[in-house]
Amino acid sequence: MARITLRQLLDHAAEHDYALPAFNINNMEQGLAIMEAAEAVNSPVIIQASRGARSYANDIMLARMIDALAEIYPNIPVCMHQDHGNGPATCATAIQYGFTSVMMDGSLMEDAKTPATYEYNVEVTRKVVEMAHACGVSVEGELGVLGSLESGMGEAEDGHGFEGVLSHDELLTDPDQAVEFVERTGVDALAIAMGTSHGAYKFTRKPDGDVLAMNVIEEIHQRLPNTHLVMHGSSSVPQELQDIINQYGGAIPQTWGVPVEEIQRGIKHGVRKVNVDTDNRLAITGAIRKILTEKPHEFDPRAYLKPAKEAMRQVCQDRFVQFGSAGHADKIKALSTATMAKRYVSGELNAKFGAAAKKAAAE
Ligand SMILES: O=C(CO)COP(=O)(O)O
Ligand SMILES: O=C[C@H](O)COP(=O)(O)O
Ligand SMILES: [Zn+2]
Ligand SMILES: [Zn+2]
Repeated sequence: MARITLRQLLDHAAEHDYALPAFNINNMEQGLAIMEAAEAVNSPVIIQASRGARSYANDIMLARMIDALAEIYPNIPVCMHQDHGNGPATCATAIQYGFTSVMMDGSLMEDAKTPATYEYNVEVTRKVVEMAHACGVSVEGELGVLGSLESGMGEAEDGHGFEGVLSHDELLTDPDQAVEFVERTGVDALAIAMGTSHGAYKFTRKPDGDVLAMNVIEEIHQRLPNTHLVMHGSSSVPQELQDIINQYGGAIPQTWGVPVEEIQRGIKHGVRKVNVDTDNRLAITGAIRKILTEKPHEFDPRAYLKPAKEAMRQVCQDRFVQFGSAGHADKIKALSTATMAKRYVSGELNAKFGAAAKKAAAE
């Protein structure tokens, strides 16, 4: 199928009360794993590439890989999304390579480390929205800085994110500011901060409301019932995936992720995109460690990459089912970015506020 925009996918998800997992990709095996899982349960797909992924795989390789995946799976709508764009240039080049959606993460400065001011965030995001919407491409913005409510620290595990102490205000998206941000920027989707962070080490115990502030999502959803909310850092870090790695020579200290039931609670309150990367990394690493330990004579990369792909497929398939996107792929007919561009111009995709939002949400 032709590539689909994030906006069209999330509008469909909102209409049918589900969310889509957004899986990160760096190589062919991850792409095949996502698509095999989607095909198995008839789910539409969001594939996202970070700046690191783009430089690891090469933009041309990535773009052609997505073309190949779409050709191999003609019945699965695929959105190609830039994860954590750090400025207009990153978003513009993504669009040039055929991405149908970009994230402008203006919660951080262009170095992807220093927390930005609110005004900077509004300005840079608005600029990207103007450019992307002219191309029919969707935009995700972010308000609030990801980090731990347990430690009060920003997260820098993946090489991006703030490394120092953040205030409670920075770590939690302010619901009133969220309304103003959506109004001033025109984003299609809004990533919010409520205690999740990237990577495996999110929580030192099973999270409760003190460290995973799902109530923030509910408050924002109440004020912005028509805005698609995005949860970053939403891997669940399953115990069994930690155990496999440790059983076969790894050393992952005990850790907790975002429980699937908390994500499902979010989905009842406007969460439409859920970012998952770490769980797939854990699944892949566990499978590779297992094979290399059990078969130390093995040196054909396919011998460990095939089980690695299979382990990732299982994680993806589980999330498609758990987030409710399974069963929806064949109900969606992708609109071209040219059609989406016209829809933006017509104003029909403008965010709704106040009474208009409540009315639209009730329909
Ligand atoms: O948010 C993410 C990518 O943007 C991924 O989060 P995890 O590290 O929890 O998988
Ligand atoms: O944003 C976080 C994703 O897990 C991507 O991570 P990365 O920047 O290491 O590719
Ligand atoms: Zn993220
Ligand atoms: Zn709600």
